[in-house]
Amino acid sequence: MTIDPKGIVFVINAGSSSVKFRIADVTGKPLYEGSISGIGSHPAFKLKDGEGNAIPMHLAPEQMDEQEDALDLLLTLAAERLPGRPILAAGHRVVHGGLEFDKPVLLDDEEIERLEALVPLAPLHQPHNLAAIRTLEGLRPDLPQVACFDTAFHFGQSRIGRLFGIPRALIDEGVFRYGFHGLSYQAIAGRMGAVMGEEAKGKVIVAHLGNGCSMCAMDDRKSVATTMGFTALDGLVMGTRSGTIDPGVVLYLMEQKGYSPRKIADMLYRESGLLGVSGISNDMRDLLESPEPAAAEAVDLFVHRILREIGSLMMVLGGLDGIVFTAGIGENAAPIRARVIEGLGFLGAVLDEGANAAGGPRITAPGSRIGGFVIPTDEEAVIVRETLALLS
Ligand SMILES: Nc1ncnc2c1ncn2[C@@H]1O[C@H](COP(=O)(O)OP(=O)(O)O)[C@@H](O)[C@H]1O
Ligand SMILES: CC(=O)OP(=O)(O)O
Ligand SMILES: [Mg+2]
Repeated sequence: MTIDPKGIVFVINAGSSSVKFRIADVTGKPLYEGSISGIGSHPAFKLKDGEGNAIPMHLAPEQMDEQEDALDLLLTLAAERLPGRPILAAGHRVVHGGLEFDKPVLLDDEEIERLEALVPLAPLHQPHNLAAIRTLEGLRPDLPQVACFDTAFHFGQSRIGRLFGIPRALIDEGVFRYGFHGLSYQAIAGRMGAVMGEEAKGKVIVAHLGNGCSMCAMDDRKSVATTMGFTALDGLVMGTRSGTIDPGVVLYLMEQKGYSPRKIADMLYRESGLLGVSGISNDMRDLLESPEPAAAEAVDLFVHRILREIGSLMMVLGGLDGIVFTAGIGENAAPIRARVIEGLGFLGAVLDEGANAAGGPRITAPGSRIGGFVIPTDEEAVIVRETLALLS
């Protein structure tokens, strides 16, 4: 298909606590972008134009309750501010692509149904991702919609790296490690060269620390291993998710305490992590400011789990040349980055305190044996690119 040069593309990225959205032109340039963040804690709305100027637009609190609310906003913006410019397609982040989807796909009803079957594997994300797709399908049945998957980036990993030690019949059904945050890792892989130079081609761990947190071990920018698994519950301690726990805990809760599957899911996905351990908040900002010992303990555990997982990923890589921090905490929380780099001190990592406080991009001192970097992620740019590629 030839692409109308006046056309625009919608992007919707529904995360667990936020929705980020963008309207881009056919070159990928953002015309408008924004976010509703802190859904479930302190909802905040931001909107800016392509030059980065903030646009005042009033949103009532009830319009910031759900990840789908962004859709109304995009349609209003396009109608009011971009009249006469055809909407060519909508690109969505879809967290779980299951066994089938190893690359972006133009959606039809049958595919949407297949993705709905994966809702139980990503309960904090997939329902929001699909609700936006269904709502838009209802409003604009002819609009092409593209799904870009968080799981796709990890498809090239070795089979051994993806297996759990469980009966083969389950493995054959698809019970193995998928890994997530792939659109973010793809965005970072695309930017590493410009920020890191030759080091980008080495053995690098990218730490995506947002409300959901994971790390990806990359060798020459390809995913070799990652901390999330079959679901986005595995790995690091997150805002409200537990990360890795002994599966025996789940059995104990079921058998000894009579927890239902629903109650266990709520506990692991929504009541654990920073929120569960601190009893105060899922938001790292609140915990870093809090004088409560339980807040400090939650932060200590967060850092401890990152360092333990770096140890494990480093062994899979066979070394470590660099570490990249990204997403809400990774890009903004200098004290967390400092503690991680200091934890790697015995390997010769040396923090540059000033550079870290200033947000990088390089946060380690000259001569540091491991390079530390901050690279802002841009999942939306990846979605625009993939969506336009599928259209043409
Ligand atoms: N200035 C900051 N200092 C510390 N943490 C921050 C800061 N800004 C954002 N965060 C953290 O980032 C999280 C959101 O990350 P983000 O990547 O936007 O989330 P999501 O996983 O929903 O996409 C917040 O919950 C908060 O913990
Ligand atoms: C997969 C995942 O956890 O995403 P997010 O960090 O956006 O919640
Ligand atoms: Mg996110």
